Amino acid sequence: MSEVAAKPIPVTVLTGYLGAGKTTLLNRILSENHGKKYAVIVNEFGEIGIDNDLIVESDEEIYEMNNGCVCCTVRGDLIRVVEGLMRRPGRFDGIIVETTGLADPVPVAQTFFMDDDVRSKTELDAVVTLVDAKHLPLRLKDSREAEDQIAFADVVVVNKADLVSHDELHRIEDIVHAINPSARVYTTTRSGVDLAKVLNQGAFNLERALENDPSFLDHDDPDHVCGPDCDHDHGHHHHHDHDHDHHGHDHHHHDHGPSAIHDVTVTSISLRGGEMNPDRFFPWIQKVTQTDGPNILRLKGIIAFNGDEERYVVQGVHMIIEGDHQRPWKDGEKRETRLVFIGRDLDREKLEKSFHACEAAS
Ligand SMILES: Nc1nc2c(ncn2[C@@H]2O[C@H](COP(=O)(O)OP(=O)(O)OP(=O)(O)O)[C@@H](O)[C@H]2O)c(=O)[nH]1
Repeated sequence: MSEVAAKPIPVTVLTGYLGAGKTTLLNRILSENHGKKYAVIVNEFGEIGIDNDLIVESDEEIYEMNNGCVCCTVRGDLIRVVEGLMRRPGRFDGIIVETTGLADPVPVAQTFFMDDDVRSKTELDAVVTLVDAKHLPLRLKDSREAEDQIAFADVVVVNKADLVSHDELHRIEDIVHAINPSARVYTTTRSGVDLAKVLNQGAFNLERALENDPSFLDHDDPDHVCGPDCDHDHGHHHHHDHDHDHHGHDHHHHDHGPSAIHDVTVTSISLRGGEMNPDRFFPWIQKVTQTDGPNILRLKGIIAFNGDEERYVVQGVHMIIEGDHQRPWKDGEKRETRLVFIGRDLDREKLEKSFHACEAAS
């Protein structure tokens, strides 16, 4: 095939706080029959990769970005992955970047304007923000990211409509409009928004981004202080006067000055174990979510139950928890249990001990 002047490939940035429904939407994009092919880039928060396991198996290519700070490692990763994709013209109709629930979407969006090569071959199509209707009021109290994600969106999907009353839902829509009057807002359950309203929107508005943050296109942020082990190019800026958080992530040892850290209270605890006894595991996880629920922003796990031929997935946001079989264990696949808690003031030792007490062999 002869080379045709390549049209820039549209990029959709999928953002939204922990547990809002990003992966649910991504799975719909990957499963629905729309005849388009997307490359998916995911960036997750947590020590052991679980998100990748929660994405439906599909022909699509999925790339995982490094954990951690978007301004440093992740931006480099993102540029590398996108450049790699661009070397294969005609292969993809679009790129979808799913950010961690704790990320400020601005540095991710900026990436598509900073690197000349990336800028010439891609086009930021829209920043799509998922909102958990049930937990938004709580989020706006304890997390600047949640507000930033809405403020910066071109499209807002108010999800989990099933968990709130009509009146509450209207109130949430009003709040979203107040934070971002120009976004297109849709209300859904299970991220069931019409994909035609999310993809190929041509909606990213650079002028509005610059209104939000006059330095959006600047390559240097004098306020940003990275630790000695960070080798990023300082091409990073924020549209608000606070800085992004580094999540207190266990594997991320940057020592940003106090001004650079927003929410170090959020940490993740990863548990890994063998096969579980369901009669011990279910009462345990119920109890944990009932007692520690207010502090558990998110939990996700893949559970190997003793004698069960299928993988079992548990997911939670605060006190709401659900679980289901996902798929049979594959031949040769290690039957282990992995569970990640993301939250505040979590007692690692207690969680670890009580988790291992649920193991079938214990
Ligand atoms: N009741 C209800 N649950 C939902 C809805 N949408 C998603 N969920 C559930 O909420 C949980 C989180 O959904 P995800 O799609 O994984 O959320 P996410 O934004 O990708 O989560 P992170 O990647 O951890 O930030 C899962 O258990 C979903 O099944 C909804 O509309 N209503």
